[in-house]
Amino acid sequence: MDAINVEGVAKRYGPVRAIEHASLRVPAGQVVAVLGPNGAGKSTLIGMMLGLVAPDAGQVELLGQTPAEAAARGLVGAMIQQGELVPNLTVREVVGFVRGLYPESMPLDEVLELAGLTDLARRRTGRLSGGQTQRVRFAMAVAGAPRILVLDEPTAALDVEARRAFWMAIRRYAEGGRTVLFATHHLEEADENADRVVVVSRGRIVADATPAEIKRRAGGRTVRFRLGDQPAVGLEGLPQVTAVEVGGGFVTLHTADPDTVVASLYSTGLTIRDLEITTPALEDAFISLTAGGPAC
Ligand SMILES: Nc1ncnc2c1ncn2[C@@H]1O[C@H](COP(=O)(O)OP(=O)(O)OP(=O)(O)O)[C@@H](O)[C@H]1O
Repeated sequence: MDAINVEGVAKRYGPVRAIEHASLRVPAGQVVAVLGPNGAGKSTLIGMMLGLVAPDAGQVELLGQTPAEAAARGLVGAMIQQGELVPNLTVREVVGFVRGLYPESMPLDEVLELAGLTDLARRRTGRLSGGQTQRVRFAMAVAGAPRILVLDEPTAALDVEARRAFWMAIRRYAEGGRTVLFATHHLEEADENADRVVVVSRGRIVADATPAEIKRRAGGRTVRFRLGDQPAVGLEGLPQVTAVEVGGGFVTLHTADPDTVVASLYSTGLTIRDLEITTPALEDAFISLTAGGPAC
Protein backbone atom coordinates (compact mmCIF):
# COMPACT_ATOMS: atom_id res chain seq x y z
CA MET A 1 0.00 0.00 0.00
CA ASP A 2 1.27 3.50 -0.84
CA ALA A 3 1.91 5.96 1.98
CA ILE A 4 0.34 8.76 -0.08
CA ASN A 5 -2.05 8.25 -2.99
CA VAL A 6 -3.37 11.40 -4.66
CA GLU A 7 -5.74 10.61 -7.52
CA GLY A 8 -6.89 13.20 -10.01
CA VAL A 9 -7.35 16.06 -7.53
CA ALA A 10 -8.36 19.53 -8.71
CA LYS A 11 -9.05 22.80 -6.89
CA ARG A 12 -10.23 26.17 -8.17
CA TYR A 13 -10.47 29.45 -6.31
CA GLY A 14 -12.86 31.49 -8.47
CA PRO A 15 -11.10 31.90 -11.81
CA VAL A 16 -7.76 30.57 -10.49
CA ARG A 17 -7.06 26.91 -11.13
CA ALA A 18 -4.80 26.30 -8.14
CA ILE A 19 -4.44 22.57 -8.96
CA GLU A 20 -5.57 20.91 -12.17
CA HIS A 21 -5.95 17.17 -12.15
CA ALA A 22 -2.85 16.10 -10.19
CA SER A 23 -2.03 12.49 -9.33
CA LEU A 24 0.86 11.25 -7.21
CA ARG A 25 1.71 7.96 -5.50
CA VAL A 26 4.39 7.91 -2.83
CA PRO A 27 5.55 4.54 -1.49
CA ALA A 28 6.46 4.27 2.19
CA GLY A 29 9.99 5.37 3.03
CA GLN A 30 10.45 7.96 0.28
CA VAL A 31 11.50 11.56 0.88
CA VAL A 32 9.72 13.66 -1.75
CA ALA A 33 10.21 17.34 -2.55
CA VAL A 34 7.35 19.28 -4.12
CA LEU A 35 9.23 22.03 -5.92
CA GLY A 36 7.71 25.03 -7.63
CA PRO A 37 7.67 28.83 -7.88
CA ASN A 38 5.36 31.11 -5.87
CA GLY A 39 1.71 30.44 -6.55
CA ALA A 40 2.38 27.14 -8.35
CA GLY A 41 -0.12 25.27 -6.18
CA LYS A 42 2.15 23.51 -3.67
CA SER A 43 0.27 24.61 -0.53
CA THR A 44 -3.07 23.74 -2.13
CA LEU A 45 -1.82 20.26 -3.01
CA ILE A 46 -0.44 19.77 0.51
CA GLY A 47 -3.67 21.16 2.01
CA MET A 48 -5.64 18.50 0.09
CA MET A 49 -3.26 15.78 1.30
CA LEU A 50 -3.86 16.86 4.88
CA GLY A 51 -7.63 17.20 4.54
CA LEU A 52 -7.44 20.97 5.13
CA VAL A 53 -8.57 21.88 1.59
CA ALA A 54 -11.53 20.00 0.07
CA PRO A 55 -10.76 19.01 -3.55
CA ASP A 56 -13.35 19.86 -6.23
CA ALA A 57 -12.53 16.52 -7.84
CA GLY A 58 -10.42 13.45 -7.12
CA GLN A 59 -9.38 11.94 -3.81
CA VAL A 60 -6.49 11.45 -1.41
CA GLU A 61 -5.60 8.40 0.66
CA LEU A 62 -2.91 8.24 3.33
CA LEU A 63 -1.99 4.63 4.13
CA GLY A 64 -5.33 3.60 2.63
CA GLN A 65 -7.39 6.02 4.74
CA THR A 66 -8.92 9.43 4.21
CA PRO A 67 -6.73 12.32 5.43
CA ALA A 68 -9.15 12.91 8.34
CA GLU A 69 -8.98 9.26 9.45
CA ALA A 70 -5.20 9.19 9.10
CA ALA A 71 -4.89 12.38 11.18
CA ALA A 72 -7.24 11.03 13.87
CA ARG A 73 -5.09 7.89 14.16
CA GLY A 74 -1.87 9.86 14.43
CA LEU A 75 -0.51 8.47 11.15
CA VAL A 76 0.32 11.89 9.71
CA GLY A 77 2.19 14.85 11.18
CA ALA A 78 2.28 18.26 9.54
CA MET A 79 4.15 21.52 9.63
CA ILE A 80 2.19 24.13 7.69
CA GLN A 81 2.79 27.81 7.07
CA GLN A 82 0.06 29.28 9.33
CA GLY A 83 -0.49 28.99 13.06
CA GLU A 84 0.82 30.67 16.22
CA LEU A 85 2.25 28.93 19.25
CA VAL A 86 0.66 29.47 22.69
CA PRO A 87 3.02 32.18 24.04
CA ASN A 88 2.84 31.60 27.80
CA LEU A 89 3.80 27.95 27.89
CA THR A 90 7.31 26.59 27.87
CA VAL A 91 8.67 24.61 24.94
CA ARG A 92 8.54 21.45 27.06
CA GLU A 93 4.88 22.07 27.99
CA VAL A 94 3.76 22.77 24.42
CA VAL A 95 5.53 19.77 22.90
CA GLY A 96 4.48 17.58 25.84
CA PHE A 97 0.84 18.58 25.39
CA VAL A 98 0.83 17.76 21.68
CA ARG A 99 2.62 14.49 22.35
CA GLY A 100 -0.06 13.53 24.88
CA LEU A 101 -2.72 13.68 22.16
CA TYR A 102 -1.28 10.71 20.29
CA PRO A 103 -1.62 7.02 21.07
CA GLU A 104 2.00 6.01 20.31
CA SER A 105 4.08 9.10 20.75
CA MET A 106 7.87 9.46 20.97
CA PRO A 107 9.45 9.95 24.42
CA LEU A 108 9.43 13.70 25.15
CA ASP A 109 13.19 13.98 25.69
CA GLU A 110 13.77 12.21 22.39
CA VAL A 111 11.51 14.67 20.53
CA LEU A 112 13.26 17.66 22.12
CA GLU A 113 16.67 16.24 21.29
CA LEU A 114 15.70 15.47 17.67
CA ALA A 115 14.43 19.02 17.16
CA GLY A 116 17.48 20.59 18.86
CA LEU A 117 15.34 21.96 21.71
CA THR A 118 16.88 20.28 24.76
CA ASP A 119 18.57 23.50 25.91
CA LEU A 120 15.46 25.58 25.22
CA ALA A 121 12.96 23.26 26.96
CA ARG A 122 12.21 25.74 29.79
CA ARG A 123 11.97 28.83 27.56
CA ARG A 124 8.50 30.32 27.03
CA THR A 125 7.49 30.02 23.38
CA GLY A 126 6.76 33.77 23.15
CA ARG A 127 10.51 34.40 23.67
CA LEU A 128 11.84 32.28 20.85
CA SER A 129 13.49 33.49 17.64
CA GLY A 130 11.90 32.67 14.27
CA GLY A 131 14.25 29.74 13.73
CA GLN A 132 13.68 28.38 17.25
CA THR A 133 9.90 28.65 16.72
CA GLN A 134 10.27 26.57 13.56
CA ARG A 135 12.05 23.91 15.61
CA VAL A 136 9.10 23.82 18.03
CA ARG A 137 6.72 23.42 15.07
CA PHE A 138 8.85 20.55 13.83
CA ALA A 139 8.82 18.95 17.31
CA MET A 140 5.01 19.26 17.39
CA ALA A 141 4.79 17.62 13.94
CA VAL A 142 6.89 14.60 14.93
CA ALA A 143 5.78 14.26 18.58
CA GLY A 144 3.18 11.65 17.73
CA ALA A 145 5.76 9.57 15.81
CA PRO A 146 3.68 9.77 12.60
CA ARG A 147 4.48 7.43 9.71
CA ILE A 148 3.97 10.28 7.22
CA LEU A 149 5.42 13.74 7.76
CA VAL A 150 4.25 16.63 5.55
CA LEU A 151 6.11 19.95 5.66
CA ASP A 152 5.12 23.12 3.80
CA GLU A 153 8.25 25.24 3.23
CA PRO A 154 9.68 24.25 6.60
CA THR A 155 12.93 26.20 6.36
CA ALA A 156 11.50 29.52 5.16
CA ALA A 157 12.61 31.42 8.30
CA LEU A 158 15.95 29.69 8.81
CA ASP A 159 19.51 30.78 8.14
CA VAL A 160 22.04 28.49 6.48
CA GLU A 161 23.31 26.88 9.69
CA ALA A 162 19.80 26.30 11.09
CA ARG A 163 18.74 24.86 7.75
CA ARG A 164 21.52 22.31 7.81
CA ALA A 165 20.62 21.21 11.36
CA PHE A 166 16.94 21.03 10.40
CA TRP A 167 17.56 18.75 7.42
CA MET A 168 19.78 16.50 9.50
CA ALA A 169 16.84 16.10 11.91
CA ILE A 170 14.45 15.31 9.03
CA ARG A 171 16.83 12.72 7.61
CA ARG A 172 17.12 11.08 11.01
CA TYR A 173 13.35 11.05 11.26
CA ALA A 174 12.97 9.50 7.80
CA GLU A 175 15.29 6.62 8.69
CA GLY A 176 13.44 3.38 9.31
CA GLY A 177 10.86 3.66 6.57
CA ARG A 178 8.98 6.85 7.42
CA THR A 179 7.67 8.93 4.54
CA VAL A 180 8.43 12.64 4.25
CA LEU A 181 6.93 15.07 1.74
CA PHE A 182 7.99 18.72 1.76
CA ALA A 183 7.29 21.80 -0.34
CA THR A 184 10.10 24.15 -1.22
CA HIS A 185 11.23 26.89 -3.60
CA HIS A 186 14.83 26.02 -2.79
CA LEU A 187 16.31 23.98 -5.55
CA GLU A 188 19.34 22.99 -3.58
CA GLU A 189 17.11 21.80 -0.76
CA ALA A 190 15.21 19.48 -3.08
CA ASP A 191 18.45 18.30 -4.67
CA GLU A 192 20.22 17.59 -1.39
CA ASN A 193 17.41 16.18 0.70
CA ALA A 194 14.90 14.37 -1.49
CA ASP A 195 14.95 10.97 -3.21
CA ARG A 196 12.40 12.28 -5.66
CA VAL A 197 11.42 15.72 -6.92
CA VAL A 198 7.89 16.52 -8.06
CA VAL A 199 7.90 19.83 -9.95
CA VAL A 200 4.62 21.79 -9.82
CA SER A 201 3.98 24.68 -12.17
CA ARG A 202 0.72 26.55 -12.77
CA GLY A 203 -1.32 23.92 -10.97
CA ARG A 204 0.16 20.93 -12.79
CA ILE A 205 2.80 18.34 -12.03
CA VAL A 206 5.26 18.98 -14.86
CA ALA A 207 8.04 16.60 -13.78
CA ASP A 208 8.43 13.74 -11.32
CA ALA A 209 11.87 12.18 -11.11
CA THR A 210 15.15 12.02 -9.20
CA PRO A 211 17.05 15.33 -9.01
CA ALA A 212 19.66 13.89 -11.42
CA GLU A 213 16.99 12.85 -13.93
CA ILE A 214 15.39 16.30 -13.82
CA LYS A 215 18.73 17.90 -14.64
CA ARG A 216 19.28 15.42 -17.47
CA ARG A 217 15.85 16.01 -19.01
CA ALA A 218 16.12 19.74 -18.86
CA GLY A 219 19.29 20.24 -20.74
CA GLY A 220 21.71 17.36 -21.10
CA ARG A 221 25.40 18.12 -20.69
CA THR A 222 28.03 20.15 -22.41
CA VAL A 223 31.56 19.23 -23.49
CA ARG A 224 33.74 22.34 -23.70
CA PHE A 225 37.34 22.70 -24.90
CA ARG A 226 39.90 24.87 -26.71
CA LEU A 227 40.91 24.12 -30.30
CA GLY A 228 43.49 26.88 -30.73
CA ASP A 229 44.07 27.64 -34.42
CA GLN A 230 42.50 24.42 -35.70
CA PRO A 231 39.22 24.84 -37.65
CA ALA A 232 36.05 23.68 -35.85
CA VAL A 233 34.66 21.80 -38.84
CA GLY A 234 32.72 18.54 -38.83
CA LEU A 235 32.06 18.60 -35.09
CA GLU A 236 28.27 18.70 -35.54
CA GLY A 237 28.54 15.35 -37.34
CA LEU A 238 30.08 13.55 -34.34
CA PRO A 239 27.87 10.87 -32.76
CA GLN A 240 25.51 12.13 -29.98
CA VAL A 241 26.27 15.85 -30.57
CA THR A 242 23.01 17.83 -30.63
CA ALA A 243 24.43 21.36 -31.06
CA VAL A 244 27.77 23.16 -31.50
CA GLU A 245 28.69 26.64 -30.27
CA VAL A 246 31.98 28.42 -31.02
CA GLY A 247 33.03 31.58 -29.24
CA GLY A 248 35.49 33.15 -26.81
CA GLY A 249 38.21 30.73 -27.88
CA PHE A 250 36.10 27.75 -26.77
CA VAL A 251 34.02 25.14 -28.59
CA THR A 252 30.95 23.87 -26.72
CA LEU A 253 29.22 20.66 -27.78
CA HIS A 254 25.77 19.86 -26.39
CA THR A 255 24.89 16.21 -25.78
CA ALA A 256 23.05 13.73 -23.59
CA ASP A 257 26.04 11.35 -23.78
CA PRO A 258 29.33 13.13 -23.03
CA ASP A 259 31.37 9.89 -22.82
CA THR A 260 30.64 9.01 -26.46
CA VAL A 261 31.31 12.59 -27.56
CA VAL A 262 34.68 12.74 -25.79
CA ALA A 263 35.74 9.37 -27.25
CA SER A 264 34.85 10.39 -30.81
CA LEU A 265 36.42 13.82 -30.32
CA TYR A 266 39.83 12.27 -29.55
CA SER A 267 39.49 9.92 -32.54
CA THR A 268 39.36 12.96 -34.90
CA GLY A 269 43.08 13.60 -34.31
CA LEU A 270 42.44 17.22 -33.27
CA THR A 271 44.52 18.64 -30.42
CA ILE A 272 42.04 19.24 -27.61
CA ARG A 273 42.98 21.44 -24.65
CA ASP A 274 41.22 22.43 -21.39
CA LEU A 275 38.42 19.91 -21.86
CA GLU A 276 35.57 20.00 -19.34
CA ILE A 277 32.16 18.34 -19.05
CA THR A 278 29.44 20.31 -17.29
CA THR A 279 25.93 19.55 -16.06
CA PRO A 280 23.45 22.41 -15.89
CA ALA A 281 22.62 23.54 -12.36
CA LEU A 282 19.31 22.32 -10.97
CA GLU A 283 18.26 25.96 -11.04
CA ASP A 284 18.50 26.08 -14.85
CA ALA A 285 16.63 22.79 -15.13
CA PHE A 286 13.91 24.12 -12.84
CA ILE A 287 13.49 27.34 -14.79
CA SER A 288 13.13 25.53 -18.09
CA LEU A 289 10.68 23.00 -16.61
CA THR A 290 8.45 25.67 -15.08
CA ALA A 291 8.69 28.21 -17.92
CA GLY A 292 5.47 30.17 -18.08
CA GLY A 293 5.42 31.37 -14.48
CA PRO A 294 2.70 31.19 -11.85
CA ALA A 295 -1.00 30.55 -12.51
CA CYS A 296 -2.35 34.06 -12.22
N1 LIG B 1 -7.83 30.52 -0.21
C1 LIG B 1 -7.56 30.99 -1.43
N2 LIG B 1 -8.38 31.83 -2.06
C2 LIG B 1 -8.13 32.28 -3.31
N3 LIG B 1 -7.03 31.94 -4.03
C3 LIG B 1 -6.16 31.10 -3.45
C4 LIG B 1 -6.36 30.58 -2.12
N4 LIG B 1 -5.33 29.75 -1.83
C5 LIG B 1 -4.50 29.77 -2.90
N5 LIG B 1 -4.99 30.57 -3.87
C6 LIG B 1 -4.39 30.80 -5.20
O1 LIG B 1 -4.11 29.53 -5.77
C7 LIG B 1 -2.85 29.53 -6.44
C8 LIG B 1 -1.94 28.47 -5.82
O2 LIG B 1 -1.59 28.90 -4.49
P1 LIG B 1 -0.72 28.01 -3.50
O3 LIG B 1 -0.65 28.75 -2.19
O4 LIG B 1 -1.21 26.63 -3.51
O5 LIG B 1 0.72 28.06 -4.22
P2 LIG B 1 2.17 27.75 -3.64
O6 LIG B 1 2.88 27.01 -4.72
O7 LIG B 1 2.05 27.10 -2.31
O8 LIG B 1 2.78 29.21 -3.48
P3 LIG B 1 3.84 29.78 -2.39
O9 LIG B 1 5.13 29.11 -2.73
O10 LIG B 1 3.86 31.25 -2.70
O11 LIG B 1 3.32 29.43 -1.03
C9 LIG B 1 -2.32 30.95 -6.32
O12 LIG B 1 -2.68 31.64 -7.49
C10 LIG B 1 -3.04 31.50 -5.11
O13 LIG B 1 -3.19 32.91 -5.20
